[in-house]
Amino acid sequence: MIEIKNFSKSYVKGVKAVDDLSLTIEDGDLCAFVGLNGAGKSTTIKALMGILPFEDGEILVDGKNIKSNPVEIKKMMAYVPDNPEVYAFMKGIDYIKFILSIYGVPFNEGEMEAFAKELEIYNALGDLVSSYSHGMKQKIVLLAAFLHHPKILVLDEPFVGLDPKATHILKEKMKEYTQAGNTIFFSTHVLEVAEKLCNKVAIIKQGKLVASGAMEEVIKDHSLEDVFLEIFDEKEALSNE
Ligand SMILES: Nc1ncnc2c1ncn2[C@@H]1O[C@H](COP(=O)(O)OP(=O)(O)OP(=O)(O)O)[C@@H](O)[C@H]1O
Repeated sequence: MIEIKNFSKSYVKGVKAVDDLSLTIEDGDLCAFVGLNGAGKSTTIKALMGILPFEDGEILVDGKNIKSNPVEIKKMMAYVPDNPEVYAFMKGIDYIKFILSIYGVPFNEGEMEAFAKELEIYNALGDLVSSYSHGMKQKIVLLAAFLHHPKILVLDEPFVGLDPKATHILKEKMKEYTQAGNTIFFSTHVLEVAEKLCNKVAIIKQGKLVASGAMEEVIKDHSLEDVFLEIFDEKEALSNE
């Protein structure tokens, strides 16, 4: 379980990028984190992952504090950033093996091959990452993240740059992964996907959480897009697309 309690972060003194945000994500949840550009999604995600220092609030994973138990918590989690930075000098396959070795997880050739083939990256695994497109780097990072079987997977805009087939495969994988009891928290601007895929949603506006909970309770008989546009005021939201 992830518990974010009264989390605030300022990059510039006196300006809160995230302001008093509290959010609980239960085991098995598939939770979308949505909001306009600059709302504070990546800031919250990076603090949760223990890679962004913060002063106010607490972030607990399975009851353990990210500030006092960063390594223990990081062992349980995988993070796919919005800009997949992969070591350019490595071959794709070596990057996957390297990540698995960091987590102490044995390399399972069969599992890797099946998922890599589904994502249509298998034939490029012997190539250097420096030759990969953005989408190919994204696929490699996603592959490595799923293959070490983290209890919690945190993805920052995972669908950006993926082709339609990979998007479909990733959605199915995310569903399957959370149905097995794992947790996924991800930011996205693709509201239709979030609505169809997720049991939970959290909406952030200018650093403040303005709605969160079970998808059907948040949207009731509307679409997530309708709720989003109402929260952000149609004009403000459309000018941000
Ligand atoms: N390293 C930084 N230094 C200063 N300000 C920052 C830094 N990173 C983010 N910010 C500011 O914090 C606010 C929240 O940014 P954040 O990246 O968390 O938003 P986001 O919701 O992830 O946006 P997007 O949807 O565009 O990725 C923005 O005003 C942004 O300019």
